[in-house]
Amino acid sequence: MADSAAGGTPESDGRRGRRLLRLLGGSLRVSWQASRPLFLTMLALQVLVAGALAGQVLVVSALLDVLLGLAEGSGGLASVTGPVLALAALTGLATVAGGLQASARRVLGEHVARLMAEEVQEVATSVPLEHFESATFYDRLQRVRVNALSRPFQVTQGMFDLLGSSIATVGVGAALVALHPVLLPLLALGGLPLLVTGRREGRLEFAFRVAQTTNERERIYTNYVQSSRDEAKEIRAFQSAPWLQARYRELYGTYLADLARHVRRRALTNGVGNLAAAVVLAGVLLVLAWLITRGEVTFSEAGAAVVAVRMLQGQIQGIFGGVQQIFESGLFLDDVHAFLTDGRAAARAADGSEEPPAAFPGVFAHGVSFTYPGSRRPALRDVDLALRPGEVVALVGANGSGKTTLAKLLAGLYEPTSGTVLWGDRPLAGMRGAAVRSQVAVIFQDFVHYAYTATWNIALGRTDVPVDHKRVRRSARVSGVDDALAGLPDGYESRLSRMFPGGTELSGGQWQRVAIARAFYRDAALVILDEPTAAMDPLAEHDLFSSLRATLDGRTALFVSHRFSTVRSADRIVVLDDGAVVEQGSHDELMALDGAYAEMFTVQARSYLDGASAPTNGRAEASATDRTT
Ligand SMILES: Nc1ncnc2c1ncn2[C@@H]1O[C@H](COP(=O)(O)OP(=O)(O)OP(=O)(O)O)[C@@H](O)[C@H]1O
Repeated sequence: MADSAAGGTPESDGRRGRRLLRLLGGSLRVSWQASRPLFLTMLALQVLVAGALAGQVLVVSALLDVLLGLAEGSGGLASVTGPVLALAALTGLATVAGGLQASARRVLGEHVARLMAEEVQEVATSVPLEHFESATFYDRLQRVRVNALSRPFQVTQGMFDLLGSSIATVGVGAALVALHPVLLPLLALGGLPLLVTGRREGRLEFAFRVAQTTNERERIYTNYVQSSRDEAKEIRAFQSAPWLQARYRELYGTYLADLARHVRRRALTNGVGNLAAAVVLAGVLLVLAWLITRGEVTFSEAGAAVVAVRMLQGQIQGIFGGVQQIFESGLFLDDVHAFLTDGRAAARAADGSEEPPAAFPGVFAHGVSFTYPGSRRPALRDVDLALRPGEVVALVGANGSGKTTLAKLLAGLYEPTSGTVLWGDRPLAGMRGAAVRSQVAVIFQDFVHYAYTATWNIALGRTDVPVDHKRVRRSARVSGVDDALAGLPDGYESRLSRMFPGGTELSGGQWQRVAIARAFYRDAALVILDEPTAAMDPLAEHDLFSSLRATLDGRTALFVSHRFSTVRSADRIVVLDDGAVVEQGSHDELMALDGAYAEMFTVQARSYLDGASAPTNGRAEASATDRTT
């Protein structure tokens, strides 16, 4: 993704202006889409408040006139009633409308936040997986996650403030011009310094946030690690809390030092702007006094002018405040906009348009190499592999030899750096990703433990059709977890996380069976299981694999395992070493070859045999030995 939005590439004023206009339009559109009635209510109330403020000046002027008349002995108390009631009504109107507007703002703000959160989620869940290999992407995602929720509405709010203040300014300004024409232009001058300093403040804020994103993410992570359930036991066991706390303090310390510098610079800029505005205000009041001494305005007019000047000062600051808010939020919105458009473009570019055949045609790797982004060493080198319909293939090899990476490529989750993955006889890259993926069920070693109910932990395997409870149970039965789930306090409706009230927790092996059930529930033609049984006890693993073929019911399967008792039952075993296929064939063929596979198999089998006489865990080991030899 382009980094320009994060870095602030030099740009001409014209382009910046056009971009700002586009962003303003975009933010208004989002607020409008989020809730039309609330948008219109806010707009109407804003106009009402502004009108009431402008009306107040005129009424004050009339009231002062009447009061002066009273002081000079003309008119009775009744003449004051009208303007006083009008002033009270206008003040009440402005206050009530202002209060209602604040409530409407709050609710509309949440509607906008929801809409934007959904857009960010849509992009974050559809960008090619490579993005998650890049720290720049995480930085951007973090900024966008925070800013997408609030900034679009802040821009709308800024525009509303601007509109309201402009209406009030025109109204009050007209009253002021009527009092004396020179007062308004003088007062407007006071806003100029605020405009300049406001822009600078916006830029300072954006640059500060961009510079702090990585620190912020590590702080969030360090905080999360210390307060989340999975890490809690290890932190206690390893007594790593002091180090984590020191790391957090160090990160926060750096942030606070930077923040202090930033706040000083911002306050200085802001102070200069406001000082200049105050000087202009003082100048206007002096001019007013001078006009009174010259007899150009009457005392009651001067009184109304003082009120108008005070109100106008507030409104003009409102205008420039609105402009500043728009400008500052505009920079963040630009970042959000670029994230969304770049993300969508990347998702589109990575997706093909061809429909895959309805029946799974087999998947074939030809000369496939793959290097993770930012990595110098290839994870796969010139791999050829065929996975024909109905075959059960096992991938074996040492840690880091490339098994998971190959599984990801065959599932269409990554594209090869060079070489081709064919779906049948056509390149996988040209096909519609969603259509291909609907033919694949894949469970990785680090599968997700969803903090939802047992039913949903399985039914998330296929969400494009309504949940089928019978199939959920059937899948759980096949993976051997049905009894455990049915026996939970709320059966299949028990939430599998203690994070939420009434939640419960499963063992590692039970979780793994739930994940396998999710893969079976998907009912896909190609099933990829990456170390599916590592946490299962040997008997459970034996049961699963002895019935795997019946369960697969003619489906194609690729599984990764370090347990050779499991591997030997595959039609074909593919041995990877340092990213390359070094051997492949059936168990008997590979044993006869007496190469890498035979060595790994024999070492594992011997270690089981050597340990068989040990008194601990005898049953499991003896059982494993039975099956590996
Ligand atoms: N996201 C990643 N970014 C960079 N390098 C990676 C990434 N994931 C894996 N690697 C590297 O790619 C190589 C192959 O990793 P892979 O996970 O495919 O191995 P594996 O055979 O599945 O290992 P294991 O048996 O430990 O699960 C390793 O050298 C690993 O360090």
